[in-house]
Amino acid sequence: MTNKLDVLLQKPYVHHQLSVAELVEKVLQRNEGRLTHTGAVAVTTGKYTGRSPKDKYIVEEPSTKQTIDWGAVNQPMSPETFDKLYDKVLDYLMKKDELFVFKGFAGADPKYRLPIQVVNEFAWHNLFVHQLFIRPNVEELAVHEPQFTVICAPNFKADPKVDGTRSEAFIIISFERRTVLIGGTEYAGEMKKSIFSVMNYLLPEQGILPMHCSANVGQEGDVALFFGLSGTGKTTLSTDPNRRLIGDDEHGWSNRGIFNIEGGCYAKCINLSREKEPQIFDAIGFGAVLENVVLDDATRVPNYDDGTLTENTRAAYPLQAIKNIVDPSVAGHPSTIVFLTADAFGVLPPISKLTREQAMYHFLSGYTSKLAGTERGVTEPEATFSTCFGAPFLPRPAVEYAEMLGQKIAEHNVRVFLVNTGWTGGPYGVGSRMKLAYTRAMVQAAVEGELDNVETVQDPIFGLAIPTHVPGVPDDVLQPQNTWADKQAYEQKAKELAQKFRANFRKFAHIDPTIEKLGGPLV
Ligand SMILES: Nc1ncnc2c1ncn2[C@@H]1O[C@H](COP(=O)(O)OP(=O)(O)OP(=O)(O)O)[C@@H](O)[C@H]1O
Ligand SMILES: O=C([O-])CC(=O)C(=O)O
Ligand SMILES: [Mn+2]
Repeated sequence: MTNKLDVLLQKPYVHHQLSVAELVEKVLQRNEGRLTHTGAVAVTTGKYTGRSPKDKYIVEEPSTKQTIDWGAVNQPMSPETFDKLYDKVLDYLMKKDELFVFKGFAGADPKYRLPIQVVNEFAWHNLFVHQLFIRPNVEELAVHEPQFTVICAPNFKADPKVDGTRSEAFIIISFERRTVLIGGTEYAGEMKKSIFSVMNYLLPEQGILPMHCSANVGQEGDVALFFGLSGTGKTTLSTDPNRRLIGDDEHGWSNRGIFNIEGGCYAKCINLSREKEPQIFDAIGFGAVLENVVLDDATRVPNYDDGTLTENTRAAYPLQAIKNIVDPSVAGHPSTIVFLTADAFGVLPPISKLTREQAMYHFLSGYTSKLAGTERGVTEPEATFSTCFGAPFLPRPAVEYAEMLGQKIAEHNVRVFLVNTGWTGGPYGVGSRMKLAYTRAMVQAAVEGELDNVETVQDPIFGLAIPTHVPGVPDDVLQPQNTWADKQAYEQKAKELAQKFRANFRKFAHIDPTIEKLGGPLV
């Protein structure tokens, strides 16, 4: 198998390690995309404008049989099925007249980084991985030996009848063959998130906790982590003019501190404005990749308000496109952890302080709403429990990650907050999304320790400690029941959500019961 890949990679039509400028030229020559007025590359991805979790598989091999949490997220595929499809994809790529290979790393801490290579059919995909993964310097490249290979052939469509897939699209990880095989979908997020899944499997073996979170650091060296499922604000809130950005989506936490897994950011850009998110807006310059953003034909100015192709429009840019970053993206142990949830019920407080048990409870629960677009088929907010705020990317049982987090929170005495970036004043359709300016003010107060010793009131349903006052936020906004016109409707919705929490938590019946008793809803 390796042989066939070696043969492929030695073909004269394979471009190795092209620069950003060369890749931009290739994208334009090959008519894969268009230049925007700032020199970003704008592409469309056809039918697949978000991840396709139902088409994701892990190969069931002797070493993974007992360690993977098999089920709807981690669907098994037999090694025979994988090998056949792998052969077909390689034969397909042998017939192309151009391919693009990027070598780099996942993991900014040199001690724990994974050397990877990505083989792309599309130049723009290769530009994407160049911007998103960690780029090697000349010396690192000279001795680079890939330990994992991603092969991405979007124009290869699987035939479910013969290939053992569910559809034409597939994202398959084989840990023994050290390969990720992607086909049928053009959405670039699959490449970054499949390597994240790989890291979520490999890092715990080295005692490192992988996390679906963003991270930044303040002037005093104080590190904050922001966990949250797609669209809850990891990228938006970690990009802060007063704090240096470490990373926007994926990190590891070792006994040396935290490190970014990636070398770039992948920001949602629906309704992006310079006024509300200036650093992200300005990061979309030469060589950035815009997915499914509509451009003005003549001026080539992106219209970020246009969601006609998808709500999940995306911008990919290297960390270095943000002015205040930590480079390389490693930092010490966090002092603050924020769990971001986009509550479409509009009943969770906009900010609350969590006890140890509440932190464990909410981490395992991972309550949020799936926002439109990031996953196929989701068109309006949908309540979901995504354990560890990252269920789609976790190959191992959730409890393994949660226990590691619990130990680290205790060891480093981390303060933990739950922040609702979703609805207020009523549920989705009635209320409105929390004002970004308020969320920013609350997050600022939290990470700066200003909420450590403030007066709080207990949320009547969820038992969470809600600060009565946060600088820059009207007091009324802080108490959810005060934002609803109909108090009875509020109570009914809140109880409905509490009931969902309890039903969801049944699957954790085997863990320490005090977590639910002391950390769960009161009623
Ligand atoms: N109160 C709020 N807090 C945070 N984000 C908000 C708020 N109100 C609206 N938004 C919008 O929600 C979106 C948050 O998206 P963001 O890219 O930060 O999510 P993410 O957690 O990084 O998701 P992903 O994991 O998919 O990258 C942005 O478009 C942001 O402008
Ligand atoms: O993976 C994606 O498509 C975007 C993302 O960051 C997430 O969903 O968490
Ligand atoms: Mn993000």
